[in-house]
Amino acid sequence: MQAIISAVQMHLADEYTITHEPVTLFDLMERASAAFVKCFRKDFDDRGLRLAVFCGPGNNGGDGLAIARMLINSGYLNTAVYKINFSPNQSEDNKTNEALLKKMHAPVRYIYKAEDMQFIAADVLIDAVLGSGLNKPLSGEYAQLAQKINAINIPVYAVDIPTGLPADGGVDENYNGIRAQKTITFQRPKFNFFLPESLAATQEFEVVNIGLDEDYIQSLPAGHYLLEEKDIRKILPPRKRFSHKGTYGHALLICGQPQTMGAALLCASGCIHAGAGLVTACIPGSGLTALNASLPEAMYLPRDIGQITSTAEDYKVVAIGCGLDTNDESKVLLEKALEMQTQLVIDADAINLLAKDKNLLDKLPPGTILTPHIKEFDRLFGNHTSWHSRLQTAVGEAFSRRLTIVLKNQYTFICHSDKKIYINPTGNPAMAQGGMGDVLTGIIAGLLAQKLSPLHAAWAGCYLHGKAGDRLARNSYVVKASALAEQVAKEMK
Ligand SMILES: NC(=O)C1=CN([C@@H]2O[C@H](COP(=O)(O)OP(=O)(O)OC[C@H]3O[C@@H](n4cnc5c(N)ncnc54)[C@H](OP(=O)(O)O)[C@@H]3O)[C@@H](O)[C@H]2O)[C@@H](O)CC1
Ligand SMILES: Nc1ncnc2c1ncn2[C@@H]1O[C@H](COP(=O)(O)OP(=O)(O)O)[C@@H](O)[C@H]1O
Repeated sequence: MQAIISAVQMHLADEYTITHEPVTLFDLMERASAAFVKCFRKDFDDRGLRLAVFCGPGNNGGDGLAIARMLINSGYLNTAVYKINFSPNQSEDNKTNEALLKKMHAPVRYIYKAEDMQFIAADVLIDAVLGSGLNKPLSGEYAQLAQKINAINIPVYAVDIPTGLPADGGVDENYNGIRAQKTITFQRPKFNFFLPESLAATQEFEVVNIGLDEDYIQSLPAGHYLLEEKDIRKILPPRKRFSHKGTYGHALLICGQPQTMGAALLCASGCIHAGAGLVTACIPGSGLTALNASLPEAMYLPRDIGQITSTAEDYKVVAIGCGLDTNDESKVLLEKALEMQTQLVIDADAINLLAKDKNLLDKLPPGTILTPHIKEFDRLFGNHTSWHSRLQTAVGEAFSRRLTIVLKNQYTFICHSDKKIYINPTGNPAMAQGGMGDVLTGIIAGLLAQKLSPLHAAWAGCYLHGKAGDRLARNSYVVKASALAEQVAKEMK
């Protein structure tokens, strides 16, 4: 998995690479700029395009000047350079790149005040005003410049980070920086890119490698990690010779109401397709025919509290909550589940029940997995006005209660008792349809039944769920939760 390092740590990685390899900061800037240009050319092949490159005073601006030189050298002859001179500061490599550009007799226009900026005749704008060196919120001339650039109705491509967006620490809800269509970022995505609020700053981002020392980056103490396929390959349990259904564990799913039986069926389907040896659905009797018809592999347990308790030791995992409702009977079921002293996955209405009665929250056994979406999370732990603060709460609660909290979203954040946040990169908007979370709960339960640890089950569950969705979305506008559950077994293979 990739360590998502802070802006400060990225500067350390620059320094480390410069000290341990025969490269200078100028060389790194050349690499970064060449990587940007290569990526940019994939999107804009037409050499006749009019490009406007806005360059600030630091190394981000230095990149911009080098990018302009490289674009001109590769045939983009209608490239205009705008040098932002709001302060007398200029980094050394910025000066070097400015001199190189002037040597080519490329026209450089200087902007001393935002109001100096006249009509820009360009098809694409490249934002290299401020990057990871942002050290305070934008104000004054820079804020005005951002406003003026945002008013031009052309695509903006940002170098490393859009001007005004901090790399980490959350995004201001009144973001006043440059709004990019795309950001081409160096070596690592910045943590803030994973927060929904960053959409105001960049519609999308692409990471390009600039050859910084990877071993050093991975050795840095990071609080955030991005999951990769190789992490999941390592932890999936192999189907061994001479194994049998007992080898792969028994999952009990306490889910569903007559009017939300689909949630229980989808959860059971996720669990079966993720490889649990045995799956028992504890559902209302009115769902039995549907269960037998749609998932003949699953067994049925009546909603009888006495029976659930007597068979508790048989289950490797109990998942509770999908389509359960928050009525009194559901609360009794949750209380029973909490007494069972087995691995628990708590979703949907079971989370809402915890929110209604905080005494139950205090009874969660260590190692429990909670799978809230944003509203369920806020009901349980209080309202949050930003994702940054919500994640801080999630990390704190996961640590103090020894839980794994799977906070679902476009990028799902897995907050674990080790105080780290693991980010799942898979999944897509075609998955935004009811029932998708029920399938995820079933998959995670299925992996726990196969003896994965809670953290590994959360990693693999989220990754495979999103991967299956990505595969199906290639040929389909929308992905049905039931189809995704079936696809999971194929992704695991
Ligand atoms: N490893 C990598 O990833 C590599 C990264 N590289 C590139 O370096 C970039 C980082 O460069 P950087 O450190 O020079 O900072 P940068 O963003 O240019 O800004 C510095 C200037 O901004 C100013 N300033 C800051 N905030 C301000 C504000 N709110 N309002 C007004 N002014 C503000 C600040 O002024 P100060 O406040 O210090 O007086 C200073 O003058 C990075 O994003 C990437 O593009 C590659 O070249 C090499 C490898
Ligand atoms: N735009 C999206 N990108 C990636 N994943 C998504 C997107 N929309 C939904 N999902 C995934 O679908 C699931 C939805 O969960 P949830 O809201 O609990 O659904 P439900 O309650 O209907 O079962 C989560 O795992 C979420 O990550």
